[in-house]
Amino acid sequence: MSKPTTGDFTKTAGWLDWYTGPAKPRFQLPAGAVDAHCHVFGPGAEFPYAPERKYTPCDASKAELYALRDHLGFARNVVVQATCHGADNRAMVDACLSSGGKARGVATVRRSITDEQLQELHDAGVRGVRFNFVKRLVDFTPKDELLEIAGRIAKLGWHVVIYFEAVDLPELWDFFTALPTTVVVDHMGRPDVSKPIDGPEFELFLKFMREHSNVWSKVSCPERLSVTGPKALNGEQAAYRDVVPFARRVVEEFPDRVLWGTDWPHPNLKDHMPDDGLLVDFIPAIAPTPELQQKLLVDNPMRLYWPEEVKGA
Ligand SMILES: O=C(O)c1cc(C(=O)O)oc(=O)c1
Repeated sequence: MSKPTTGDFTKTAGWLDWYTGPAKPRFQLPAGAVDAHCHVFGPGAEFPYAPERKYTPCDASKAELYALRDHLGFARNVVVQATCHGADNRAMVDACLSSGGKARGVATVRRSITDEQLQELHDAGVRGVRFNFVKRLVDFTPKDELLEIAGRIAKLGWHVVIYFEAVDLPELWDFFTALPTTVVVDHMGRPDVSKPIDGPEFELFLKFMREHSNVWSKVSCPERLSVTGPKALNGEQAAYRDVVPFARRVVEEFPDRVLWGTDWPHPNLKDHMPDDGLLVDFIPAIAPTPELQQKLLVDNPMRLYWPEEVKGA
């Protein structure tokens, strides 16, 4: 049955609803694991979608997100502001505030935000802002506005999350390398995994991380990047094989600067909606040892989002 979009909204045509009844993962997550990239959508009747949005999703509430967290075996979440909510962070903030300290957030803000409002976001658990350069998702924001925001949030100890397509990295390089904070790249900068792993495009991304020790990467979203599959459906235990070498390379070369997240409820998927339990089973293919899994799923996200709980951080 199709999932609802409440309020005065109509779901975008072709939109796939998130997967109901995910498998229990076979991979046992380490204690304290963090789902470091996920979203809430609305519900639209309570938290309206933004007028400037490029898509209208089905609702995906905080209660549904936290039920998934418990089902999969995660301890905590990082709730990233989704573009369908623009710079209205209320749904994400509400999710953080209702989590009993088990969720932190990444916001979208405009230059007009006041210092008091930034402090309120901080008090709610926000620890980063997201700058989005994926043209199908957002309108252009001038770089001077983004640099000004980055300078302000740096004082709060926050970081910047960047989302872009691999082909745009050369053009964005100077801007990214001028950012004064930790910089977290969403989904490995969206490599084209049908190109060679040692080709110029992915090499540039690795160089970006090698030459800039403040740059981290989420090794998430194989379901978006995969060309050949197989899809994480119907019990598939070897999903998205074409993405594995790319993600594994990043995890093995930069074990202290990688994060992983489900990306639930998976905005904008038109081909298939993955079973989130099987997505968790993808993790050992890219982080094959218990040491790498502990860093990817616990130590790194804790250092970035809950530093006050990490001894010596
Ligand atoms: O905020 C979003 O709308 C969004 C979209 C996508 C995507 O369409 O690739 O991925 C994300 O991680 C988040």
